[in-house]
Formats: sequence, structure tokens, C-alpha cells
Amino acid sequence: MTVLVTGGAGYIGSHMVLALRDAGREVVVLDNLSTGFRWAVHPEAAFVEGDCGDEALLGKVIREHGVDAIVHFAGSIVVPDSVADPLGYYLNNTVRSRALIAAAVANGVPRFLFSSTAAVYGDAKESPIIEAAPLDPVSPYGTSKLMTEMMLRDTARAHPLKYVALRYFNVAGADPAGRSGQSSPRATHLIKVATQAALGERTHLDVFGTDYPTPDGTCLRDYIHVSDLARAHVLALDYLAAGGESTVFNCGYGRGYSVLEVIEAVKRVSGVDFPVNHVPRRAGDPAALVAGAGRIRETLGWKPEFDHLDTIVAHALAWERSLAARRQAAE
Ligand SMILES: NC(=O)c1ccc[n+]([C@@H]2O[C@H](COP(=O)([O-])OP(=O)(O)OC[C@H]3O[C@@H](n4cnc5c(N)ncnc54)[C@H](O)[C@@H]3O)[C@@H](O)[C@H]2O)c1
Ligand SMILES: O=c1ccn([C@@H]2O[C@H](COP(=O)(O)OP(=O)(O)O[C@H]3O[C@H](CO)[C@H](O)[C@H](O)[C@H]3O)[C@@H](O)[C@H]2O)c(=O)[nH]1
Repeated sequence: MTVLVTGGAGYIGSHMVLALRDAGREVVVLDNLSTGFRWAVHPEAAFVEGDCGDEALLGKVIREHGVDAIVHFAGSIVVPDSVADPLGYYLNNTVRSRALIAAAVANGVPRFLFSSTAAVYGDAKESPIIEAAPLDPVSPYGTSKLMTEMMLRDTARAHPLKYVALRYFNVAGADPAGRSGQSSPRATHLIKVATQAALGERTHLDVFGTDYPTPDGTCLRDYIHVSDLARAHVLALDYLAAGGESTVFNCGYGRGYSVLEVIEAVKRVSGVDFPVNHVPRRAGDPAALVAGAGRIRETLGWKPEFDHLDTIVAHALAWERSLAARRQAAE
């Protein structure tokens, strides 16, 4: 039987395909390559270029490959873009997810994992944030993901489909063996941008806000290594296959690092003291997002392997170096 990975040419999806192949699973990737890369797809995975909203194509792929589980990463991910183009985000993240869920039901696929986000909590009043915390997204991105969670909840009540929604906190790092990493040139994530500054690909790094109610005045985030996250998904598939009930898991380590602590780590690991400017707050950044991470450990027996900021940074830096070498070779 085969796992269908939508968005498997993207950052997190490509690591999921590695984890599935490492576990000996058959995989078919469906990706429209809007932000992903064909070269990022594992050579042993089947690849279909197409849209996860194309129900006819999905039915064909599910039947031809004998798909018995869907892991749904495909989507649009930039929070400020979702504020500027809400309908585009509701189309790509919500409407197309509906088509994928419908194809799963129509073709009798019994298991479904969904990439959700800590953005569903909005400006959380508590820290750490547990799964039962109020859901009140402050961006169309967060709302588009929460609506998909709700569609899954209601569909699983009406049909023989079981699902797990995984709410990721801040995903970072790269495959320890150097097989994949975050490759998008438009990435805005702190660790990615800081490694680019360390390698001289950016002149400096801006710190967005130093007046937050946190110990050093900068935002706290829970950074989770992408390979630990991928392994959590493999365990979630096993959980559903063993008869586990539909549920939601926070994905984080339960510890927050400030922006300044992350920058120090990148400087320490790279040995480069790049320029850092303190600038005003960026719109929409909550002061602290730290996962209450007990449920996933207890239910899945998930034990992170890379719960160490310097390790996450070292892997991200190694991948950034390999991207630079790839670019040089292409010139
Ligand atoms: N990166 C993070 O920190 C983070 C945090 C929380 C949640 N997530 C979620 O994880 C998932 C993967 O994120 P990522 O960081 O790997 O992003 P990414 O942009 O690298 O990957 C998304 C992939 O989906 C593909 N895609 C987009 N729309 C598609 C469509 N309609 N049909 C088929 N393919 C399509 C893209 O080409 C790309 O390969 C997303 O759903 C995102 O919302 C990411
Ligand atoms: O150049 C930068 C980039 C980021 N930051 C700061 O670093 C922190 C982390 O920012 P990221 O952009 O790396 O990540 P976010 O916390 O904004 O968001 C990420 O995690 C969220 C959940 O926690 C959502 O899932 C979202 O999709 C995903 O991009 C924030 O305080 C941000 O202001 C800077 O100071 N300078």
C-alpha cells in the first residue's frame, strides 16, 4: 500500500518522503511545483505534477497507486501574503483541501494527516499552549487551516475516515544527512534568513521588535527540527493504522527561544558575526508561541532526536552551504 504525499516537493513534505522511504514505505508525491522543486522529490518516490484540488486526477492517482493514507502538506504558507490575498489563501488552502478530502472519501482512503499550524491559536493568552486552548486565528492563513481542521472533524464523523491534524510550531533545520532542506529563495523564517546572513547572502538581519513582554524583549518561539516533525508524522500514520481515534497534536518541543538567542546560536555555530539591526515590530507577531507538547509524546511515544538549538542551526547552515554550492555549479 502507498502513502500519497501532497506538497512532497516542498520543504517539510520532502523530509516526510525521506522519513517514509527510510521506513520502507511506498510513496507517491503530488505537487504543482508552485513553491516546491522537482529535484527535491526522493528518486524512489513516484511523482505526479498536478493540483491537490483536481478531484479527477486525485481519484486516478489513489486508484492506480493503491493509496491507503494521505499526508497533506500542499498549501500556501506566507502569513502576510494571506492578509493581502485572503481569497487566494482560502482557495488554495481550504477549497482545494475540501477536494482532497472528498477524493479520499469517494475512493475509500481510510487515513489522513493534515499540516496545521500554531497560527490557529492566534494571540494565545497562555504559554505553553495546549491543544484545548481557544482557537482564534488572527490571519487568513490561520483561518484557512482551521477551516480545514473543521472539515476533517465533520467528515470523520460522517464517513469511515480517520485523521490527525498536526499543529506545527516553528519548523527549522534540515535533513542531517544533507538530502533536503529549506530551499525557497523567498523564505522569511528566522533561522533560514540568519544562516543566509552568516554566509554573506544577506547584508544583515533585522530583529522585528525588542519591546515585547519577554525576558530580552524579543519574541519567543518553539523551534522544532524538520526531521523530528517528519518522524512524528510516520508515528501518526502508525497510530491511525493501529485503530487510533482522530485527534489533533501540537508539534513542538515545549521550550521557547528568543530571537536574540537564535541569532547568538547562528553566530556561534557559523563563527560569523554578521550585522544585526533592531527595527520596529512586524505586524501580527505574537510575543510567545510555545507548544504544550505532552499529548504527542504520550499518545505516539514520540521522542525527539534533535531537540537542541545548535543542532537545528548546524543542519540549516549545512543545507544553506550546499544550496550555495549547487548555485555555483549551475553558473
Ligand atoms: N514551515 C513552517 O514553519 C510551517 C509551520 C506550520 C505549518 N506549515 C504547513 O506545512 C505545510 C508545508 O509547508 P512548507 O514549509 O513545506 O512549505 P513549502 O512551500 O515548501 O511546501 C508546500 C508545497 O506544496 C506545493 N503546493 C502548493 N499548493 C499546491 C496545490 N494546490 N497543489 C499541489 N501542490 C501544491 C508547493 O509546490 C510546495 O512544494 C504547509 O501546509 C504549511 O501551511 C508550515
Ligand atoms: O528576519 C527576521 C525573521 C523573523 N524574525 C522574528 O523571528 C520570530 C520567528 O519568525 P518566523 O518568520 O521564523 O516564524 P513565525 O513565528 O512568524 O511563523 C511560523 O510559525 C508559525 C507558527 O508558530 C506559523 O505556522 C507560520 O506559518 C510560520 O511561518 C518572529 O518573532 C519574527 O518577528 C525577525 O526578527 N527577523
